[in-house]
Amino acid sequence: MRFAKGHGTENDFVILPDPDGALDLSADQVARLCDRRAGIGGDGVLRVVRTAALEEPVTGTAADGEWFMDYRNADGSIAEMCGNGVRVFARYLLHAGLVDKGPITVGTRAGARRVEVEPDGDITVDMGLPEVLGTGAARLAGGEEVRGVRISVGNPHLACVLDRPVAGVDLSAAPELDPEEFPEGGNVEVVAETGPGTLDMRVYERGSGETRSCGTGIVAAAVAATGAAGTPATWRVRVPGGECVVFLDARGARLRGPAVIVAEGEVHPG
Ligand SMILES: N[C@@H](CCC[C@H](N)C(=O)O)C(=O)O
Repeated sequence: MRFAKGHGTENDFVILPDPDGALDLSADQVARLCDRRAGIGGDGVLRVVRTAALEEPVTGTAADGEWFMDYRNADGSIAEMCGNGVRVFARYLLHAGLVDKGPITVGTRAGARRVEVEPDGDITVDMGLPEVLGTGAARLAGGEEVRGVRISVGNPHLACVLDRPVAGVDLSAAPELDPEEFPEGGNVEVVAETGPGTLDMRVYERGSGETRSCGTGIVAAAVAATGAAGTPATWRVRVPGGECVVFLDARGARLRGPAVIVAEGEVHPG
C-alpha cells in the first residue's frame, strides 16, 4: 500500500491514495497506521478516493468534486470534516498530479469544500457557514469546568474563550462533555485573545487527543471570539504547530495556512 505523509500547522496525516476505491480500510488498520511508535504516525488518515468510486455513494454537494476526502481520526473513528486535512488533501492532489492548479472542489462528509492555492503557497479552504448551536460546558482532566459555545463546522466543537493564557490548561485527558449537548462527542478548544485580531488556541480532538492544530477548531475559535461583535472579522490564530488565518463574513468562513507533503513510501503488509 502506497502512502504519503503531510501536515498543516503540524496537524499530521497519513495519506492513502486509493483512486479506484479498492481499499477496505478498517478502524484497526487506521489506528495502526496512526500509531507513532509501531506505525507511520499521524492525527488521522486521509483516503484519497474518486467520488465515483466510493463504495457508498454520497449525496448533495459532497458528490460535487471529482475527489472525495475519506477522513478518519487516529483511533479509527470517522469524522465529517477536517479543515487542515482538506488543505493537505488538496496539496497532495496537486503534488501527485491528480488535478491541475486552480480552485479544487473536494467532497467531504460535510459537503463540498472549495480549496485554492495562494501565490505564496498557502492553501485556503472555504469552510462554509459555521453554525452556532448554543452554549455548553466541558469538565477538564483536573476537574475544572470550562464554558463555551457549541459550534458546528461540519463537525462538533465546544469553543471556550478564557480570560487567561491557554498554556496552563490541563488537556492531558479527554474533556468530559454532556452527551445531550454532544450526542456524537466533540472537539474542545480553549482560546485566549492575545491582542486585536489575534488568538491563541489549544485543542483536544475527538478521536485523536490533543493535537498541535485543528482547522475546524480554529474556525470555531474565531467564531466564538467574534461573538456579538459580528462579521466581517479576520483572526490570526496561533496554535502549538503554527498559525492560520480565518476570514469570517456573512457567506461563511475561510481558513488559510500552510499545508505540506513531507514523505512518500510503502506500507509493508501486516
Ligand atoms: N484536525 C481536524 C479535525 C478532525 C476531526 C475531528 N477530530 C472530529 O472528530 O471531529 C481539523 O483540522 O479540522
